[in-house]
Amino acid sequence: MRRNSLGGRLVLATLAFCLLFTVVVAALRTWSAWQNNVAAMSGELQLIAQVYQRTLSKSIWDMDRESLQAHLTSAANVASVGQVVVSLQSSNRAPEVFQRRREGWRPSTLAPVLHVKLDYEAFPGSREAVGEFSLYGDERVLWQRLRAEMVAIVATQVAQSLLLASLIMLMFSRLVTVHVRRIAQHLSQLTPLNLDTKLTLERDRRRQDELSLLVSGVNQLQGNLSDYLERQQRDEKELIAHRDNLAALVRERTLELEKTNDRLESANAMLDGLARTDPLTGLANRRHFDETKEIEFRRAQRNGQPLSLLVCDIDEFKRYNDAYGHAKGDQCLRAVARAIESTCARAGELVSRIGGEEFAVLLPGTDAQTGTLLATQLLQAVAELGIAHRDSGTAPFITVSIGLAQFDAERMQSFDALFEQADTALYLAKSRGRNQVAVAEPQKSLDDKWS
Ligand SMILES: Nc1nc2c(ncn2[C@@H]2O[C@H](COP(=O)(O)OP(=O)(O)OP(=O)(O)O)[C@@H](O)[C@H]2O)c(=O)[nH]1
Repeated sequence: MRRNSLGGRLVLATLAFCLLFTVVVAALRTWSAWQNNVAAMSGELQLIAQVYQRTLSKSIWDMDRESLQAHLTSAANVASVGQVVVSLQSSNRAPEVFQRRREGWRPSTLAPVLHVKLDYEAFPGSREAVGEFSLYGDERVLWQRLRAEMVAIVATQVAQSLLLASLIMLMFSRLVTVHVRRIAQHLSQLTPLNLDTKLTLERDRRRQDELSLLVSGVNQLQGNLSDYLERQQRDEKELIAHRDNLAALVRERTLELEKTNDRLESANAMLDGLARTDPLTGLANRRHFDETKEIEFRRAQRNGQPLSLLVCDIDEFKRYNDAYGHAKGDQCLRAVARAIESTCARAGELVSRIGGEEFAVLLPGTDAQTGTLLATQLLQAVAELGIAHRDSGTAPFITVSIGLAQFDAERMQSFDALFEQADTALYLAKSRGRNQVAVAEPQKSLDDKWS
């Protein structure tokens, strides 16, 4: 028997109850047996008294002491008798007492005592009291009889209890335990894949009790779980389909967004380029020049590298416009721009149109000497364009004047100072007759600083 089995606990509880019941019943039956024994002993004493009453009375009447003694001894030998006493009736002296007692007998309050008057009828109609006959029951006999009965009582009660416990155990095991184990085994083997396997018990299907309720409850639960899982799987499939659709939609939208972004970026780049380009010549415009000049100026300040600036202006351009018209003037501007661009084409060099017929060339990493060389080549390149200018007082073709200044870290704290020097040099080139380069020398005073 397993200690933790329900059947075992039930049997233990039954046994405990039966033990208690046995004790109570045995006590009641013992008390009852005692009462019966006492009554039986009283009956026996009465029977003995009836048997000896007449013979004793006669022995007393006849004064036959031997016979009296013999009868007393005989009565005292009866099993249930502990002591017999005969007291002789006497009117003028104390009554004479004869007694016989069984060995080891002691007076008892539990054993019955019987007192019987002895009288003798010597002749019909003359009944005379001759004494009293007392019979004392033997308590030991009562206990002896009770012991024998108690063994039987306890034995039958214990046997009854054991039988009852065994029966309960057997019934419980056959009716409950075996099915509970089957239910436990069924539940432990359940998985989402075998939820359709119904629970059945090996017993009469018509039986309707708590176990059948439990079985239908388990099967109902399995059915609900199965439905729930089916629903969940269906939902998951739908979810996956939605997710795939969503992913495709997101990819599609992302692609569209990327394309739109690309278009926007190119449009921005184009706009940016347009915003920083002079529409007439395609050169960098004033805005682009202003952005770049600060960057290059700070870089020259930081690195201590040379930075030169050329400011070019077409000579007598007003007269050109007047002579050839504005459209021709535009063409001339474009041609001069190409010439400057092709002369100053090194990486980092920035050619920009900063005014009507005025151009600026930023020459990072170029000192005044190399700048002068470049400016001279530029003069040459414009002259070689050979754009006729019949009204020019400088030459019969288009020429430019160039002012050059080099960045001086000690004296120039802003680009404006460099520009001012280049512009002043340009003014000098113009005043010296145009079509030439003037280089600013910032160390010298304003009067003698131009070469
Ligand atoms: N065709 C054309 N002409 C322009 C443009 N921008 C400015 N101009 C002209 O350029 C001329 C500049 O004249 P001035 O500033 O007097 O200078 P200049 O006549 O070149 O005289 P110097 O500079 O002293 O040699 C003006 O007549 C402007 O109208 C342009 O985009 N296209």
